[in-house]
Amino acid sequence: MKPDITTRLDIEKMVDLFYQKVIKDDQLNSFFAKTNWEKHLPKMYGFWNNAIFYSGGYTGDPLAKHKKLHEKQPLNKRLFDRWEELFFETVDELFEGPNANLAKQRAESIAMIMQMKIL
Ligand code: HEM
Repeated sequence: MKPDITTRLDIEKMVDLFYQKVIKDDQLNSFFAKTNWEKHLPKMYGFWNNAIFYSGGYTGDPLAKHKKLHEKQPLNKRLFDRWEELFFETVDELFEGPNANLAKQRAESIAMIMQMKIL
């Protein structure tokens, strides 16, 4: 039995492993070629901490950011599917339980909204 996501440290573990997968992925890695990881990772810890524990601490606008990204380097359904596949794989590799399920649900619904509004 794997543990559930219960602390911010668990979130950090999840985000770190997810981006390790993303940067090795042929379809997704080019989007992150210029990413400043020292800034991006803490931002994502805040985002997921807020999405799962309603902690506050993230005040960005992911929809606007991905809209801009899409104008520079087009996104499509296949890329979103791959993103989701790697995210689910990451969560399942590390955790199981209600918060692990919530993380996957939140990812799925945000990805769906992004695709509806951006593509
Ligand atoms: C095809 C799918 C996706 C791609 C290629 C993608 C790519 C990116 C890139 C390139 C950035 C900017 C990184 C930087 O600062 O250099 C970013 C930021 C971010 N992404 Fe995504 N993303 C995808 C889907 C998603 C989804 C589904 C979510 C949420 C569930 C998400 C959440 C975020 C957040 C919260 C940020 C930070 C935005 C900010 O600056 O406040 N992304 N993404």
